Amino acid sequence: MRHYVRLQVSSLVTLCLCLVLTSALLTSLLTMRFSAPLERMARGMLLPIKGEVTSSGSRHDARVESLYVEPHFSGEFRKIMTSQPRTAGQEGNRSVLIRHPKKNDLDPQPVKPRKRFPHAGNVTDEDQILSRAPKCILMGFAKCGTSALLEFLDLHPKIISLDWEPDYFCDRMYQKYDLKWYVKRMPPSLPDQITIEKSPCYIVEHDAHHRIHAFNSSLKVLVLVRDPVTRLMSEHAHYASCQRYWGKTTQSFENRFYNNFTGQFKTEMILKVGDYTPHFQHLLQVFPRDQILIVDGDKLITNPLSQLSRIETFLGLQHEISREDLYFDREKGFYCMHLRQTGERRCMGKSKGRQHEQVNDQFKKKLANFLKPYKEKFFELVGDKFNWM
Ligand SMILES: Nc1ncnc2c1ncn2[C@@H]1O[C@H](COP(=O)(O)OS(=O)(=O)O)[C@@H](OP(=O)(O)O)[C@H]1O
Repeated sequence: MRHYVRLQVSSLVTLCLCLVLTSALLTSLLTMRFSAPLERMARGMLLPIKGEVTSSGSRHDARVESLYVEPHFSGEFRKIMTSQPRTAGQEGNRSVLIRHPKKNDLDPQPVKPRKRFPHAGNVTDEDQILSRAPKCILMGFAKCGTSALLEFLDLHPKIISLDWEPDYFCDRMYQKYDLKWYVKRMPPSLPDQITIEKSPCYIVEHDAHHRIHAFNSSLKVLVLVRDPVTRLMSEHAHYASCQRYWGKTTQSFENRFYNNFTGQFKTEMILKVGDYTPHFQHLLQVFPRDQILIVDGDKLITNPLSQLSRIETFLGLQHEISREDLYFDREKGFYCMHLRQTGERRCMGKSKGRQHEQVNDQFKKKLANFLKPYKEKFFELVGDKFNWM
């Protein structure tokens, strides 16, 4: 009897081994089919792909124009597209969906009549008012003053800014919509005006860098940075206000970012956006340095004109935004706009310039010390120092 049981067990083990070996063989055959040529052909190159490849996760099936294989790509070519958002630190071992403009993809598009055109007074030929592809993009960082910057830039007669965040080049949107869809979403403009849009997800989703470059390799890129401590406080104020909106209790700033039990900062939460270096480093691999302008978000608060003037020069525009266009609003505690055309005064909405939680100075200093090596690395990378804590 014992001999019979032993026989049964050993044949079961043999069967399992056979199954494992067969599946390993099949996997390696499939992997060879995809990864070997890809790896051999192109590390860090755009690969033209023939034919239609569809994604099961997206609403509309998309055509894959090319695949970018990260320089450190190794292993199998698992998915052509994924609906998971990818951020810094998740690179490698994957491919990226990239759309290249073809034929009339980027042509100006007719505007829906209900859309407001802010510079209508100067227009002689109505047919010239069209939605045009942006020539400049503000890529982030979130909570550094991106909305205020775009609204201030809109004061320039040659700049037309989009007043919402399309997030187009980020996974969430890019897999669903084509380039024509994107251009159609842009605000009405005239041929000699520069359309600008901002979406803070672009800087932290590195795939967006490649997609934006494929969309327009001569595009001008703005990146807004701010003292990472105040940026984090702003992010926390945003979180707290959302939680309150849903009637949920909120964690304090300290508890959210510091683990009292281990005596350690919650590194990933703080550095995800707050360490600017990996994001900027990746951007530099894609865009030439002279197409990128780093804007100082702290100066944007204290002396907005200093930053607006740098941007005007960067975009090759005349210096049109002046002291008369901006004023410091005591009640708001921030600079607001004085609209020349209507004489109206306008500040940013309630969600911009929120009250921050009172955080004791000692904790702020501790956080600043924790961030110090990351800040220094960033200063070294950009060859500039900012007046941060
Ligand atoms: N002029 C002016 N008016 C109001 N707010 C101003 C201005 N300039 C810069 N800021 C700062 O912008 C912070 C919000 O940043 P963002 O617009 O980038 O936030 S978001 O990522 O789009 O949610 C916002 O953060 P909070 O103070 O935490 O609300 C402001 O500090």
